Amino acid sequence: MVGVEDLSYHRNKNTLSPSLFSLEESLAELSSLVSTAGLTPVASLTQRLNDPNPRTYIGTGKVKEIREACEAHETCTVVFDNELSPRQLKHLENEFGGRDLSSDKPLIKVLDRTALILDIFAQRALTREGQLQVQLALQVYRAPRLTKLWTHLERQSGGNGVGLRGPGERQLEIDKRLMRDRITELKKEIDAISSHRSLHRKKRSQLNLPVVSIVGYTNAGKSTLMNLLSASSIYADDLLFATLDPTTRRADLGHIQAKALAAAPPGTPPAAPISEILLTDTVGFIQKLPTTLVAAFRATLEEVAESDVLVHVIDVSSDSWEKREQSVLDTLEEINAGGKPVVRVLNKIDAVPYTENGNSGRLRAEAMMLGTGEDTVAVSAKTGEGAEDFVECLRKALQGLLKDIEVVIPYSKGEDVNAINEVGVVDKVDYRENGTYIRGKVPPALFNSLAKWAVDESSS
Ligand SMILES: Nc1nc2c(ncn2[C@@H]2O[C@H](COP(=O)(O)OP(=O)(O)OP(=O)(O)O)[C@@H](O)[C@H]2O)c(=O)[nH]1
Repeated sequence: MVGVEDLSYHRNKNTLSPSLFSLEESLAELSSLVSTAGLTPVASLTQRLNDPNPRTYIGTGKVKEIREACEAHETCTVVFDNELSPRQLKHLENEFGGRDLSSDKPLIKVLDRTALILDIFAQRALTREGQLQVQLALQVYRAPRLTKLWTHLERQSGGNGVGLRGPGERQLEIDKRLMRDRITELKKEIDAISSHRSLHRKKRSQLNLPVVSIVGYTNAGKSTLMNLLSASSIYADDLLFATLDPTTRRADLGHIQAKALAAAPPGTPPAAPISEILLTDTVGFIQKLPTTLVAAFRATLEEVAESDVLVHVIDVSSDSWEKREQSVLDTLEEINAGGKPVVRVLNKIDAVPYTENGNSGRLRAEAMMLGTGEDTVAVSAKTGEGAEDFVECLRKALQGLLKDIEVVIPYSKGEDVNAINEVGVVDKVDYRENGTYIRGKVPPALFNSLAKWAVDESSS
């Protein structure tokens, strides 16, 4: 594995923005990505550069060092934590191991971070939508590479003047067209699934239940929290991107409140009941994912953008938790979900190391919460510790969404009265000649459908 800190970031507007993460943090994460992809990391090398070499990205001394490390470890793959141009990839492969004469395949394969993540995505996508999104991301990643590679070959094959166009140029045109067609086709298929999904969401909205999406950095514990809350079993593993496809469950968090009440000292008043919710688990975010690739997951991320409340799961047992949190917030902004109410969940408090003065993870997590708002809770999704605090915090966030209503509902529309009783809060009821008068609060979706029964008696 090779990590390079490109100190020319601030001068070069075409590269990605400088990482929030240190070189070492980013390399540690690359190591997890490498393992997740099914490879075994054997060595890691770093370099801080002022001017990346346009040919090999790294300096010639480092190229030699890596070649020697490959020989020593008998390794066949070198993974860069940075994005490399197609030209750099090719030169590096030639420098490290050369090519097999019969197949022209490199003897040592060079991958960059994006290609590695896409490979993991390809292994993990289970649903048709997930697979299509990965294929689109792959095509988007390959498109500029194809053009650059062919342009290079074209130059080699003798210029591009009239009458001098070689087979390479024609092939490039054909390949570019095929790729464009494939991208259009994939986008169409994704759009079709996406409109199916939005129909599904419309149907779901008739349930009048608040929609809560669990977001967070990859491996933060989103699926584990989802399992705890919905008492269901979703694939959760110590792998990055274990979840690629959004899963939505109807969840009644009353079971957690009931458990807390049973364990509380006798006489403890029961907590205000939380309504049922629709809970969605989503793909994990990760730093340095190019915007074009994030865009390929638009259909999945629409779920996030259209939810009422976000639950942001943060793995506080990681030293880089604050940077990861920031990286997720940046991605949320990018997908237009930045303004949503958020419940911050400081997760894995059971795994937070003891501090020098012997404080437990819980105490340290509490220290982390100092100065944070009411929207933050410390939990262990694995052991269930703090689950009831989380439910209370979420209940408050959902309460904040409720809208005041004052309606008179005709007696023939009893279902609307039932809906208010199920998901809203009733402050006053009166049975009148023309229907049921109710003053109270309801979730936004129900508010809209009750608008036709609205009355205003507040001033009278
Ligand atoms: N110690 C500890 N481990 C946890 C906790 N929550 C989750 N884990 C572990 O962390 C790993 C990742 O958990 P997941 O729930 O798959 O994480 P995720 O955020 O859904 O992961 P992605 O699908 O990669 O985005 C698993 O090995 C879990 O068992 C926790 O509270 N404490």
